[in-house]
Amino acid sequence: MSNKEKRAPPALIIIGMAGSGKTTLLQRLNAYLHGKEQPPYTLNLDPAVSELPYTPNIDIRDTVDYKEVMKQYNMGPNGGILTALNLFTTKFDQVVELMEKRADQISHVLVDTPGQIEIFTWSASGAIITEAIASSHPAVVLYVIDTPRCNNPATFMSNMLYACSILYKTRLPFLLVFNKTDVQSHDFAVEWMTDFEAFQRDVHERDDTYMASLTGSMSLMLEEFYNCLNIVGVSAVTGEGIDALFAQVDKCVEEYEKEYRPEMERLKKEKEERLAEEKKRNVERLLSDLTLDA
Ligand SMILES: Nc1nc2c(ncn2[C@@H]2O[C@H](COP(=O)(O)OP(=O)(O)OP(=O)(O)O)[C@@H](O)[C@H]2O)c(=O)[nH]1
Repeated sequence: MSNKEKRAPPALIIIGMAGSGKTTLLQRLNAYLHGKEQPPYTLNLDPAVSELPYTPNIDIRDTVDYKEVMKQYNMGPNGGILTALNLFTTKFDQVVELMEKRADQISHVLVDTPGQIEIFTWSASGAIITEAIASSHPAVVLYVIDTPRCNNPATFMSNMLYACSILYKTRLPFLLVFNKTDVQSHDFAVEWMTDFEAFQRDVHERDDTYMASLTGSMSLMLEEFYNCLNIVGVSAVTGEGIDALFAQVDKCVEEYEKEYRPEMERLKKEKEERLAEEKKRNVERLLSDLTLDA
């Protein structure tokens, strides 16, 4: 087996608002890879999902019962989901070990996440999960968008702001997946992201309030963010665009190897050096205390 073949398989972390189609997309990717005889390893991190169209290799529901968490901590459903994920995260190193054990038998790792995307913008568990996966696998965030629900400029903008904060928080290669293109093509979104004036025109055509001018100015700020993105349109239901999605994933993996991995290794080395330096200082202090005592 060559070195390249021995490398850990790419991990696709599927994030998106509730109802954007994450689970349906994961099932589509799973079926596509099985069809090519390249089975993936699947993880379900959504404790509240009632039925899954696939059988995950690791399922958070086998470890934590979010309804029990709600009862014990006296929480509503949102708090219950976040706390269940926090509890599961404390064992995430074991999850990564299991993924690593199967690395040579699988083509990809597919990770389904809850629709509470604030997990990935501010919660500690989101950062721990993405960092743990990215330190052992070339990781890519697939940010899923419900295309038909985004054809309003204000909704589009708020979705992009979420995506932007997840990109800056995780720093991982990022693929915007415009889903449900069987209902509406994502061409309008590509135009809005590449032609600032077209976006301004559409904002003011539909709405002329304070919200419209706020949305307009925010889109200027997002220009740099749009430049860091890879984009693809798919339909998780019909399977349209899945080949293009995997082509984009390959590009993102290259990005990971070129940018993320060296940066991760640099930070790791810096941390090790800092710890070694601290250890050396402590030993010196101890020796000088011993000399004084003597
Ligand atoms: N037309 C169409 N419907 C889709 C597509 N993908 C998902 N859906 C539908 O969108 C709804 C939500 O899909 P899910 O896959 O459950 O979405 P999710 O993001 O996992 O939802 P949460 O678990 O609540 O976060 C379901 O009714 C799906 O059938 C698509 O490509 N086209």
